[in-house]
Amino acid sequence: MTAISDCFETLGQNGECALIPFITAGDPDLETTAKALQVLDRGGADIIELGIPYSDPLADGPVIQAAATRALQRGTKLEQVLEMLQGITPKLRSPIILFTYYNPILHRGIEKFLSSVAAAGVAGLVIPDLPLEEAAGLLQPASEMGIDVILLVAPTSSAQRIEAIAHSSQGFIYLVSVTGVTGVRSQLEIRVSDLLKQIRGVTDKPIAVGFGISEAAQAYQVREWGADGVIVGSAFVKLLAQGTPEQGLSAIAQFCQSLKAAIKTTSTSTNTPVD
Ligand SMILES: O=P(O)(O)OC[C@@H](O)[C@@H](O)c1c[nH]c2ccccc12
Repeated sequence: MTAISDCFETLGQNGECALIPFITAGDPDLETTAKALQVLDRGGADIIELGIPYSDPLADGPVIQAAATRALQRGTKLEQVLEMLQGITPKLRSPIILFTYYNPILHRGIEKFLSSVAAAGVAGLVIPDLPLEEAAGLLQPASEMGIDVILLVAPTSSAQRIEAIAHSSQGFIYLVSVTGVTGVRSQLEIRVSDLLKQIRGVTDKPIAVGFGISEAAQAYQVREWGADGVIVGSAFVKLLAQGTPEQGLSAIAQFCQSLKAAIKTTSTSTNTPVD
C-alpha cells in the first residue's frame, strides 16, 4: 500500500475528508517553501501538493502563473526542490505530491526522473498534460517505485474516458471542478456533484476535487457532495505571497486550520460552517 492510499484509508475509517493544499516551490524562496510544508503539515493538511515552477503553465490561472514566474526568476530548479524535499519529507506526516508539467519529465528521462523523486521521498505525481495514451509508460515504472501517478478527470471528459482514467489512476482521482484554468471562483458548479456520483459508479478509489475552492464553506460543500479530498491551490499561494515570508506563513497556517475544521464536520452535525 502506498503512503497516499494509506492516508485515505485512515481518513475514511474516521469518516474524514482529506485536505490537500497546493503551494509553488521557490515562491518566495525554497527556505520558505520548506517552512511552509511544515506549517501546513502541522496545521491540518493530510497530503501536500508541491508545484514545480514551469515557464509555460498552460493549466494555471494568474495567481499560480505569477508564483511560478517569481520562483523561476529566483532561479528555482527541480534539482534544488528535490534536495530540499530530501531533508524535509522525513519530518512530515503528510505525503508529498509533486506537481509538474510533462516536458521536464521527458527532458530528464522517465527512469531518471522517477528515481530522483523517489529518493527525495515524494509519494505521488500530478502531471496535468500527461496524455492518457502515454500514461502507461509512466504508471508502470512509478508504481514499481511506490510512487502514485494521479490522473485528472475534467468536466468535459466522456463517460468512456472517465472510466479509463478511474481505472488507471493511482492513489486517488483528481476531479477538476471547472473547465478552464486554476484560480479562485466565487461559485462551484453543481455539476461536480453529478461527476462525483458518476466516478463513484465506476471505481472504489478515493476522489479529490480541485480548482476554484478558496473558502471553508466551499470546501464543506465539496465534502457534502461526497468527495474524499479537497484540493486548494491559488488561495494558499496568494496568502503565502502577501507581506513578509513570516506573515505569509502565519496566514497559511490559519487558513489551513480553518479549512480542515470545516471539512471535519460530519454531515449529521448541525454545526454548518459559514465563511
Ligand atoms: O488553484 P486552485 O483553483 O485552487 O486549483 C488547485 C490547484 O492549484 C493545483 O492542484 C494545481 C496547480 N496547477 C495546476 C494545473 C493543473 C491542475 C491542477 C493544478
